[in-house]
Amino acid sequence: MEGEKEIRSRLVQELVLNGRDPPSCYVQRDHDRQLNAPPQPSSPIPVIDLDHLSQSDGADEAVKFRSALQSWGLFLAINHGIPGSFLDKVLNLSREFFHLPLEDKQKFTNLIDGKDFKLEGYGNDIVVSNGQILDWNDRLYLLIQPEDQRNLAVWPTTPISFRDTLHEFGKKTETVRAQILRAMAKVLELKEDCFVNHFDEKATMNARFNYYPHCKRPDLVFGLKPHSDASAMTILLLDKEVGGLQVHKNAEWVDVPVLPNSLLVVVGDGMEILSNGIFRSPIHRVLTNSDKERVSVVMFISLDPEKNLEPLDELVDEKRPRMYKTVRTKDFLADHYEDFAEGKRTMDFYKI
Ligand SMILES: O=C(O)CCC(=O)C(=O)O
Ligand SMILES: [Fe+2]
Repeated sequence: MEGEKEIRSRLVQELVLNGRDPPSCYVQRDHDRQLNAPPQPSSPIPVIDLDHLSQSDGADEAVKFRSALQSWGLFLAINHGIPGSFLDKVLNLSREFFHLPLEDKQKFTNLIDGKDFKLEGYGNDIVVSNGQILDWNDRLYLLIQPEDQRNLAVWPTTPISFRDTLHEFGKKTETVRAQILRAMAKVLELKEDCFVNHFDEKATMNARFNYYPHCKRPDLVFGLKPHSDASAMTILLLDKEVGGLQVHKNAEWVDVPVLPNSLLVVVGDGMEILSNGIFRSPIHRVLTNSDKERVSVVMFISLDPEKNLEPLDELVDEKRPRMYKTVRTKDFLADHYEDFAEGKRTMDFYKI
């Protein structure tokens, strides 16, 4: 029999191959689960046409966009300029990577000497405490920007086009990022470049390739436990067939539908702070599927780690006093990795 420690160090994919029920370190405590209440789609997840939004007749779209950012903190973006065939390629490469034999993937491990976690690489959750409940998810985490800080030692070389495609996806995501940041400034009646200017050449972009193997007991585990993203903004490419992502709104868990060729844009904690709480960083989670695996490719966009995260002066006044303390981006992100593992929200420590 394997001990708890060995099981914790296994990849989820290996556990599935064993065909067993999820080990106890993956089983959520009852009160954390809330899986029984079926999600009530009180209103559909907003869909925003980014092309229309940037046109001179895009006023209606801008109203929808602002409301999506304020009330949901996320939206599905269509007409974002990245061809569907390219998005398919990214999803397929990701799936191909996770389907490689374990020893091939382990070359890119996120463990140092087989035990200490680092952020980048292939593996599973950072374990910070003994009682930590793990997520039913293996992932590959890579820094894409700034380019000169890439650690190519953990960038897969199989499939052969992995690196080039990821580089290209980073470039394309950068264009979408700028488009959205400009539109955000516009709907807040700020100077068009005021958010874009915060994302200089030292701003970071990290990719997280998520792999959720099927799970015999989806009622017991989370693919990803409830959390908000510590980034300023997250741009997600979701599985084209299998859903599982839910967002918490008005005390309900609402399914994010599968919408092929769209990108999901999520407001991160960083943008909630910059916008002095006008835009909302939503709590979301991922459920697993009893017979289907699921992949997602997630791009986390953050400020220069040395820059301070604080509400924009233009968004603080008597009617809307400052809602968050100042924190260095780097410190906020470091806290997040620990807090996430323990199911806490870093954001709550910075509210005034
Ligand atoms: O896989 C998904 O749908 C969501 C992933 C996510 O929320 C994350 O990686 O932060
Ligand atoms: Fe997330």
